[in-house]
Amino acid sequence: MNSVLTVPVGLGDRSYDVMIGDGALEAAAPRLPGIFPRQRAIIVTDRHIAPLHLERVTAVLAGAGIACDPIVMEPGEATKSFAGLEQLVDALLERNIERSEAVIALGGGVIGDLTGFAAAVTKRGVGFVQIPTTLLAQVDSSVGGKTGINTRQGKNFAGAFHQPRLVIADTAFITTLPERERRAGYAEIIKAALIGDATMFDRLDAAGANVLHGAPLARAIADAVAFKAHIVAQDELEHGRRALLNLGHTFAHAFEAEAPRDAIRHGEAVAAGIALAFRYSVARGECPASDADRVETHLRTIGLPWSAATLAHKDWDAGRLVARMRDDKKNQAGEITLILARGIGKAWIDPRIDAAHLVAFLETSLS
Ligand SMILES: NC(=O)c1ccc[n+]([C@@H]2O[C@H](COP(=O)([O-])OP(=O)(O)OC[C@H]3O[C@@H](n4cnc5c(N)ncnc54)[C@H](O)[C@@H]3O)[C@@H](O)[C@H]2O)c1
Ligand SMILES: O=C(O)C(=O)C[C@@H](O)[C@H](O)[C@H](O)COP(=O)(O)O
Ligand SMILES: [Zn+2]
Repeated sequence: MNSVLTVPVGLGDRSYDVMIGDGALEAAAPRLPGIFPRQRAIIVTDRHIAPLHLERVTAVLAGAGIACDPIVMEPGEATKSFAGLEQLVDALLERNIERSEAVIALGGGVIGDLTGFAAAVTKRGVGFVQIPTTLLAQVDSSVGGKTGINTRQGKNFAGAFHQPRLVIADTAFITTLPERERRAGYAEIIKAALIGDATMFDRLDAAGANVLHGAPLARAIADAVAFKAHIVAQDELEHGRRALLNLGHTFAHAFEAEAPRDAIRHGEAVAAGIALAFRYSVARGECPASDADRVETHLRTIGLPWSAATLAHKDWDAGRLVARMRDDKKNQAGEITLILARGIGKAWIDPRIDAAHLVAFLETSLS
């Protein structure tokens, strides 16, 4: 077993650890009997992940005296839906899950968000454990307790805050991840640096494309998780500061809602959204253009979109995108909230965005 790092998420009696590294699964084994009192674990995963990783997880749990009962969902955003929720809650109830039990989410953000939400509502709340298998899920979605599904109206429009009991971010899982998914996950790492850690950005930028693998990636995963854990511990329910973690997401969720399903990855939309947040900050005279240039150059080096025009889907309409942003969950008093930047590592929250000005900005930025 290689070295495994533990990052605590301090939330009083709902505190938990994020165990990170190659071999985190085996390192977590002694903790598992305390989480699965009926010596069984219902594991929710998807059809891509099951043949790759379910056998290893089942073997480690068996070694801890826990029998596995898998539920295999279809991969893709369509599963993160009311239909997916109904299918999963039904499957949990058919297995007579008790409140004393926990269910395992073995997968990316789709499986984690859906399983966490199903755990939050089934019998008014059963426990859950996150075993994230994508880079995005390891650095972001498995930590912090935001769970939910997409609705017709937009991304994550039905959900609950429900914290996991344990997060096992075993980096061995991501060795089977397609490169496109790896790059998409990296967008949430660079997001952390751009929000509040300029030194981290310098380190990632210096590594260039090498940051996607090996030791630079291991360090980046740990840094991103620690950054997120710190913010979540300060503002679990997003009354204030946690909204910073939404840098790029007001644009991203509008892109995701407007594009055909699964045409763009969440992380790709976030990358383009971050670049736009920096450009909009420059347009308002609040951020040095050289910082926005650095962000775009870094995203290009990684092979991520660095503008709306470099996303895989290109048919955007500024008015429709801003109409989507008018429904964003962060908004207050009918005004759009955006996360902007005064520079690299200096994100801030503006709750009073002029929608007409934003439409005009986007009209010049979409091509
Ligand atoms: N809750 C949060 O805080 C939070 C944070 C960020 C993103 N999200 C949500 O997460 C979702 C995106 O998650 P994602 O990027 O992980 O996508 P995903 O869950 O759709 O997984 C991407 C693809 O990779 C496959 N896959 C997963 N692990 C694999 C592995 N180890 N090897 C090979 N293939 C594997 C999946 O089957 C899927 O096809 C979005 O719905 C987004 O809104 C939530
Ligand atoms: O944990 C958070 O807080 C985040 O905002 C993390 C985001 O990367 C993630 O995409 C999250 O699901 C967005 O949440 P939402 O509240 O904007 O739907
Ligand atoms: Zn995100």
